[in-house]
Amino acid sequence: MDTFQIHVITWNVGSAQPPDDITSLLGLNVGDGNTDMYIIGLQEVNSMINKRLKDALFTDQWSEVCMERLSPFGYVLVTSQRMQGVLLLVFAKYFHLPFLRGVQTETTRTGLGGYWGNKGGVSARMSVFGHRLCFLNCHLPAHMENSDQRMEDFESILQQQQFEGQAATGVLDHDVVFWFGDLNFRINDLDMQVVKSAIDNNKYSALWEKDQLNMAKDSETVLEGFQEGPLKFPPTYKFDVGTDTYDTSGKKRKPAWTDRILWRMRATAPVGTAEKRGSLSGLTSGTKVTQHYYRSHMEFTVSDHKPVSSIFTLQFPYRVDVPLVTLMVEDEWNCVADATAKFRLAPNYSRSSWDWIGLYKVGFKHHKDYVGYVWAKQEDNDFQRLEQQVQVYTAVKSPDSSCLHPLIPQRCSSSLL
Ligand SMILES: O=P(O)(O)O[C@@H]1[C@H](O)[C@H](O)[C@@H](OP(=O)(O)O)[C@H](OP(=O)(O)O)[C@H]1O
Repeated sequence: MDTFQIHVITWNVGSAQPPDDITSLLGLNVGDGNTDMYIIGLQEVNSMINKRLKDALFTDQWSEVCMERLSPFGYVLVTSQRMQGVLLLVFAKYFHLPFLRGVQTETTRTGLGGYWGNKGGVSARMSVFGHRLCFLNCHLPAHMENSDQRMEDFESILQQQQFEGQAATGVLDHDVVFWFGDLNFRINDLDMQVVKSAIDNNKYSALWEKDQLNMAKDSETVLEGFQEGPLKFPPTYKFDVGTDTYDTSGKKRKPAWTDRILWRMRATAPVGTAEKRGSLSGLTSGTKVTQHYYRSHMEFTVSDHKPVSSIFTLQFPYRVDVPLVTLMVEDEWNCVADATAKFRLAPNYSRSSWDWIGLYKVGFKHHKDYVGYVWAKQEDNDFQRLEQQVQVYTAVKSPDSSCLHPLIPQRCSSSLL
């Protein structure tokens, strides 16, 4: 079995600007460097109209700060999706890029009866070494009395999010789904003093059975198969901004575990229906999921919510690890004429006129961060050839070849091959 480590973070950032240092949130200070992928789901990213215009032109501050911190460690933004304040960022180690395929994103608005994106869900799906993963970041409706509405909205997000292709059309068709966000579930019945005293005495188990999401698991079929680690951290909502003190405002919100990370594995195939390797119709890929941490981060005080993170290991029973395109770059490039690369295509690779090859600096942040590119055009007489040579240097003006990254072949703007 081969392992793949995923670090999931959810945080309702309450329209705040990012703090100066998010190192501890990303675990970069204590990490073993084994994280393969970061999945960062934010809610209430500032979406005031003037901010949105600026963000559309550049990138938002949260994406920027995550890229700044992660790119020196070799992580590249694979995809991102934003719906008003709901933002999903997917980072992976750059050397995994050739094996992340079929990247697609979806958004679903559920605010104002489905017309407004202040609430809803954004997701990203892809196959990772041949295994289908989906990441769904939701911001569900607020307030104690809206538990049923939260479940309805979750179901409607699942129904509406449909991806293209045969591999996995709905969120729950994926081998592993990670569902996280400000799910906004509250603690029923118990009054404020009881909840606060349980928190002060580290007696969280007394609160678990009154947690609305835990309660819903018994009755809601849509939650079947979803798993969650024990809530051994204090409720992450609602704090006075700038403090670790639960809400002292006039609203007097009862503390709650609004911010959650769950996962679901697709039902395993019945005995005797062993899946063919790489088959699209197989019932499961046999991937195993182990959760290592499920924790909050009390040190962050910019929002009225605390961030929550979890680290998972996925054990893949096999890896589809043959690249569709192999690039061969010989020697150093000392002049423009040297700047060529050969590429070889897998026999099953079907070419597109949108294929291009980019040149990146070491430490690049995302696929648009190239310093030059060429179209990987297919000439008529190339039809039978599996190996071709391209001049890749044409768009680069003042190269510093010591910091140029191996090339990454691209298709359109969304798949890295
Ligand atoms: O996305 P929107 O529409 O801004 O939704 C608001 C958001 O969920 C806030 O977290 C919530 O404040 P609390 O966390 O304090 O409950 C507020 O409730 P409010 O209307 O009671 O202020 C909601 O209206």
